[in-house]
Amino acid sequence: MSSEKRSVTILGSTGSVGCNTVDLIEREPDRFVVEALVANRNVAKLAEQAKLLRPRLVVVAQENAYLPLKEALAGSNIEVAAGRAAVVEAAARPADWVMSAIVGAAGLEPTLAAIRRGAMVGLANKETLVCAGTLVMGEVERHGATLIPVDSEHSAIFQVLDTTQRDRIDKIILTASGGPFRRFSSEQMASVTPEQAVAHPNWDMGAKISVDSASMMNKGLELIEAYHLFGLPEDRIDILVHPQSVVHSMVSYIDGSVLAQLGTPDMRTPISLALGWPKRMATPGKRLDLGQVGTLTFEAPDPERFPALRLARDVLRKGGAAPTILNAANEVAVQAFLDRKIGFLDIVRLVEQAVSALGDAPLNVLADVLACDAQAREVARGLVAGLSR
Ligand SMILES: NC(=O)C1=CN([C@@H]2O[C@H](COP(=O)(O)OP(=O)(O)OC[C@H]3O[C@@H](n4cnc5c(N)ncnc54)[C@H](OP(=O)(O)O)[C@@H]3O)[C@@H](O)[C@H]2O)C=CC1
Ligand SMILES: CC(=O)[C@@H](O)[C@H](O)COP(=O)(O)O
Ligand SMILES: [Mn+2]
Repeated sequence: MSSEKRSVTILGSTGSVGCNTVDLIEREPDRFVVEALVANRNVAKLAEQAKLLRPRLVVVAQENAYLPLKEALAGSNIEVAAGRAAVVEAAARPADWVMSAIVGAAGLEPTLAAIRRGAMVGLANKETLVCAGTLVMGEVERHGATLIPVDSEHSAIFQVLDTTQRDRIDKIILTASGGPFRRFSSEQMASVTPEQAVAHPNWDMGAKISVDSASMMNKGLELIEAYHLFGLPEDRIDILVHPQSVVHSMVSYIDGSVLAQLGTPDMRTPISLALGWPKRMATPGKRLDLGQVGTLTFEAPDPERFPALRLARDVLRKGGAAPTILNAANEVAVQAFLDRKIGFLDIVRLVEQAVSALGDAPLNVLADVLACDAQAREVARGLVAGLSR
């Protein structure tokens, strides 16, 4: 880059993380230049962002969104493209920094494309590490890419984990809000609606991650994400329910010190840490006032009511294909729940059945991961069909 501005590409710019990233970039026009904006099909939002940020390229994954997008940007010199290959090509174009904020395993290939050209990547898309963590971390190493966690818990750990004293770390403690059903019995959870499940008590997020938070599968995915990012074994990553979402996670050291990162629940803080890396950026929004918060509480999670926690630990111990299957089956099950085809408790049941049905064979290359992901989706769709009959 000859310019002093940081060039950025946003994968998933129209989503919750994407819009927060756009918000931060818009506030510092002298600091950033936008290379590409990528979405699935939300033409209206993407065109609005493009008019604001003037990227070189905008991409929609859905081919039938191409013409409406082209029309919405008629008269501008912004390049427009569509299709899955165009999404991956956008990530491969030279940009100093890439936000990986596509939801689900659909984010894997574009994120890998950015990593393989040695980019600095802000990683919100946890599914990338759940479905292909070993492969992805190997590529980060091989290509000298920089991976900066954006998931709030992992950003917290990134900020308080002293890499010069790795052998002095006792454990990582991931905090969990407990979601909207923290106090629900299993009987009550059996009849909850998608509207109740997406109503997260503290965070305003996309539908998929909101349902994951409600089932606590989100914390299971985050356990696997933390394992790959920080290299600690599963039994040294604890999960602690903290309903206020103020302490974003902690690292405990062998001398008894516990270091935590705190803040109001606003994704612009972890996004800004990655966007400005290695320098912190000023962010808008409410500052944390502990006097006003008053009480911070913590409690042990309940694996009986939230079996996703046990299941995620099981698949992490199994390794190989197991986490890939868990992730793919969960994506199918969450969508089926949102479409009212299955009940809330069926989500984790169905994921467990898919994991048992498919085993844990090793996955060595991307093609193995993609084949396993496709097979798990097929199995999960069959299970959904069985339940919705
Ligand atoms: N929301 C949050 O606060 C947090 C999110 N995360 C993680 O970040 C990721 C994004 O979450 P969130 O922003 O909530 O999700 P949203 O559902 O709000 O947004 C998803 C984004 O991905 C795009 N997209 C979906 N499928 C494709 C595809 N096949 N190709 C290209 N783009 C696609 C969507 O485009 P379109 O709008 O056109 O459909 C949208 O821009 C997830 O992995 C989530 O787990 C992690 C921590 C916090
Ligand atoms: C903002 C963020 O990082 C989410 O992953 C959030 O942590 C979800 O909250 P839960 O703790 O309820 O899963
Ligand atoms: Mn999180």
